[in-house]
Amino acid sequence: MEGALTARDKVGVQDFVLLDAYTSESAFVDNLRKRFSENLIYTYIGTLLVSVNPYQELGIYTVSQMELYQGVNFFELPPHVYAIADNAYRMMCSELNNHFILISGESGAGKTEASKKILQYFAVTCPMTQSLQIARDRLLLSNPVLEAFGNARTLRNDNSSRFGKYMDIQFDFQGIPVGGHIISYLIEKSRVVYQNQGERNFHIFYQLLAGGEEERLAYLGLERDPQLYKYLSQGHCAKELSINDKNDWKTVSNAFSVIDFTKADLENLFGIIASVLHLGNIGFEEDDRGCATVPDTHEIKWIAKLLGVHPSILLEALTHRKIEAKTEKVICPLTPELSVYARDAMAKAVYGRTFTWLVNKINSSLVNKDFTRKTVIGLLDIYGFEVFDKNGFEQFCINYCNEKLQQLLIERTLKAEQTEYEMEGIEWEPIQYFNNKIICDLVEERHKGIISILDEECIRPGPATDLSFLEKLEEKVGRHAHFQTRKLAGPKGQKRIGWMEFRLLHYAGEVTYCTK
Ligand SMILES: Nc1ncnc2c1ncn2[C@@H]1O[C@H](COP(=O)(O)OP(=O)(O)OP(=O)(O)O)[C@@H](O)[C@H]1O
Repeated sequence: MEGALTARDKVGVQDFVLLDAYTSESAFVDNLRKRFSENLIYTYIGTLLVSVNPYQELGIYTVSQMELYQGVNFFELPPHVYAIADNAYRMMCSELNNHFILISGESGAGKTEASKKILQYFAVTCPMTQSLQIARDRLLLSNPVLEAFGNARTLRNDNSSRFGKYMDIQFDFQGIPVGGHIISYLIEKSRVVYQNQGERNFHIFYQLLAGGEEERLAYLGLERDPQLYKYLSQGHCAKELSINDKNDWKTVSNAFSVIDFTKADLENLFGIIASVLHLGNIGFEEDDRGCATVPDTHEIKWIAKLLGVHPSILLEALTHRKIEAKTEKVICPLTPELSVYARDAMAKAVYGRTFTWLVNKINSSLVNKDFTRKTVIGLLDIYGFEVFDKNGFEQFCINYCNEKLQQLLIERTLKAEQTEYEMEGIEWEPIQYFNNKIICDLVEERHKGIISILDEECIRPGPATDLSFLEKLEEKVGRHAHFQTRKLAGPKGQKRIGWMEFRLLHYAGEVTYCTK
């Protein structure tokens, strides 16, 4: 095996299992750095692959590279994401059972790219019949569509996934890919109505404006300039040089035609997308009773047309709320402030449901109608750990999800491996590692964790506020080693935490969350 490797591939160790100082973090990072400086971005830890984002084309994803890895024993060739894909595929075929590839890492680490490389590997190397090429193309082309609606520019990544994705690729008994299924998790709806400085809304809005045909835009009542839309311009980077919205629109339009979307589907879909942009531009004023009014109903008319609702019903929904008590219904006017809230809530709900519809629609085009037994390779590509200047509920959920994935890794590798050694009576030096279960418990424990406390605050009678939630946290989890607030931090730590914030010491670093 050694003889087959070129000198370049032998830089450092290509499997961390061979590292002498295996408990030293600096030795680990040194090895990664040494290899990275030679453009070797992959290193194994046994059958786990560590990947460092090169942010440049390295020419390592060619068809000849794919062929090189095809059917070759895992450790015979230098570490590569193709070896992971090939190994899962061969094991699935020989054992006739399901396999899963879990991709995890911080935002921008390269998870989505890795999952696309794996899909491409299967598309090129798996046996294929002509009739099944359609299933393969649909599987591949569902990606640009999902990315257009579910990805956005953040400060960490120009193409950051703002939803989690689990994809099953189904294979028949001959190992031919015959279908697929996608599950999406928690699309970041808040982005539809608000973006931090330097960030954008979901790509599709900008793509539609930049690339959409003149007649389509006219039908939707839209102008080309994204700066004209409040929901697109808050991050002050609607036009971003590194992103070519016009080209991406072409890719997405082409993908739509392959994955079975009819003209009517697309007309409805973009009608809804346009209605969200119009919603964002509705302004409210206060009448002399303090109630919200809409002085300019231009946008209302467009939304009503695009969503197929009556303008007066839409207007009432945005400026009033309905209270239903047993048999009675009372309609109360809203203040302008609450109307803004209602408008944004509607935009988020409309977008969130459209995304769910889109995933379902893609799934129906990927479904394999033949009911013979299939095995699957599952791919989990989920939003990575994130920390921004301002972190809200979304970051809290995303980082909690990453804590859970870290738990899975600990359970499946460190713990399972050492239990096996113990069972088989193998002598080894136990490895100390930080078990982040304590942080998962802090978030999720029933009746005691942060989610339960938030839940209770939301449903209890009486005035619950962001502050009362924070105070409850201080009271109930204030003594936890991984929890801090300004009050609890004492004079030294006070400056770094705001009065409405709490901080969690995650396995991957500290994050300060705003309770607002
Ligand atoms: N293997 C690679 N080779 C070259 N460039 C890469 C590679 N992996 C990632 N990149 C670059 O890094 C960018 C970010 O990667 P990617 O979108 O996969 O990150 P991510 O981990 O999925 O992030 P998020 O959690 O924000 O979705 C890509 O758009 C691409 O430019």
